Amino acid sequence: MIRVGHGFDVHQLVEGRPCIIGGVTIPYEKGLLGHSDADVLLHAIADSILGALGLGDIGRHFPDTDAAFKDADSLKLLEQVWVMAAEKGYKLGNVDATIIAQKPKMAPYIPQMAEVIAKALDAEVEQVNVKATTTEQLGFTGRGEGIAAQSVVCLVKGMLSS
Ligand SMILES: Nc1ccn([C@@H]2O[C@H](COP(=O)(O)O)[C@@H](O)[C@H]2O)c(=O)n1
Ligand SMILES: C[C@@]1(CO)OP(=O)(O)OP(=O)(O)OC[C@H]1O
Repeated sequence: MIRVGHGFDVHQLVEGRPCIIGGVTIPYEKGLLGHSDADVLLHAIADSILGALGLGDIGRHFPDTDAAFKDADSLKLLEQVWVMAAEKGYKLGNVDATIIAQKPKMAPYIPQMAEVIAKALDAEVEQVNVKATTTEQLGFTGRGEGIAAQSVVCLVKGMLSS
């Protein structure tokens, strides 16, 4: 069995917040605003997994009205989402994700993000692809008002996962 899921998330960039993306703290003058640590990439990946499982989205499982998730570590949320996949017998086929940000430059941090994500999804780093693009200074990402991320995931069950 193969299941495919898609995730998309956006968070606003503001002063006075750490910039945590893909579980990596990136040195930058601004950070992402949210109820949790606002890790836009991990949220998109979590949503893609929930989508593949037919289990809705992270807002349904970890509501932003629940104080338990205030400043939550999104890596812990992703790990909880992965438990849901593993309990249904799925393994990761692959995940392909894109960070949409004018700044900061993501490239130096992408290998570390891939390691963090692979560990959380009980997978090899070769199964995780993270990339980044600007929007050529167009739109809210191009103006540096926020960062978006998209993810597509393939989950496999009952067959070779590689
Ligand atoms: N925040 C970003 C955005 C892009 N990159 C890398 O730069 C390459 C060129 O970006 P374009 O938007 O001009 O296509 C892109 O392929 C990424 O490798 C980045 O590291 N951080
Ligand atoms: C992660 C949660 C929960 O803390 O909050 P935020 O950090 O605001 O993130 P978002 O992607 O807007 O929605 C999911 C929320 O339920």
